[in-house]
Amino acid sequence: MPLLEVSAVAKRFGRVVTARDVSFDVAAGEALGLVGPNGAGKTTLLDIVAGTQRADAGTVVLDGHDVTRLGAAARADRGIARSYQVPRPFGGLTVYENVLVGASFAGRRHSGRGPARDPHAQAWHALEVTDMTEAANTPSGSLRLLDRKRLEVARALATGPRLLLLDEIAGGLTDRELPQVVRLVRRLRDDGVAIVWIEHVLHALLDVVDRLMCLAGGEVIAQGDPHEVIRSPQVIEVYLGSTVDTAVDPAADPASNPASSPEPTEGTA
Ligand SMILES: Nc1ncnc2c1ncn2[C@@H]1O[C@H](COP(=O)(O)OP(=O)(O)OP(=O)(O)O)[C@@H](O)[C@H]1O
Repeated sequence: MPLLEVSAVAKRFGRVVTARDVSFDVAAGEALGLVGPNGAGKTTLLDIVAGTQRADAGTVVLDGHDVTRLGAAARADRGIARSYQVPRPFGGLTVYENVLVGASFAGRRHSGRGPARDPHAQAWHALEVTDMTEAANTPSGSLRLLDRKRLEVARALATGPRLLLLDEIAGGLTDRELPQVVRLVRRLRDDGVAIVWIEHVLHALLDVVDRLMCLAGGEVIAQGDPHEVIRSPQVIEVYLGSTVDTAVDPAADPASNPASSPEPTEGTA
């Protein structure tokens, strides 16, 4: 049984259709990549899974339980966590304090799922996994972008998720920083956390994900083996254009390859 099953989800904002009959699933410990042109409906789909947006139709099932009518907090209770495209830590708090906030909420909620967790231990574990222990006492408002992205993941991780939804955590990073994010996501997946990762930096995504899904105009136009999906004529036509050959080659010049560049700069999408 898949951990997450999304079936026939539909969503529109006025005339804009952001999801039309969208169905997919994610197995426990599996990483699914989510790509598509700007405005395809990727972030809205994560919102619908996380419960911060309500679908107009369709169902979201987690671990066999229908969570469609549950709000975001109740879904977080059941193990769904997400990171946001634009990290917004509590700037006046240190890195550790930020992570502790997430861990404390989770500590309260996890009573129904195994032994109670110590929020401090949980927060420290999240910092270790994200390689942020040395920055524990740094005010989060003074972090560079890479560390803000890691903190965003650490805050989500501190809630002890079974399913982690990542929204463009590689966007805006340098070529030297990208491998660190790739290693982090791979480690989370290898630790057994299921992942849905929206990302425009294709070569980073393809280094990690087990399957890939492409959305366009709110519809799933391809899903399956990542390398088959990016070679699908429809995906090339609506998303990759003529960049497909270099999009999968990390050595390719990002300046000549929009699909492998951190396309939307922070705060613009
Ligand atoms: N709360 C909202 N109210 C009205 N329209 C919205 C809302 N949220 C999203 N939209 C619209 O829905 C469409 C899909 O947006 P969404 O952010 O899901 O796309 P995306 O695929 O994540 O895009 P990007 O790659 O640029 O982040 C866009 O046209 C967007 O303007």
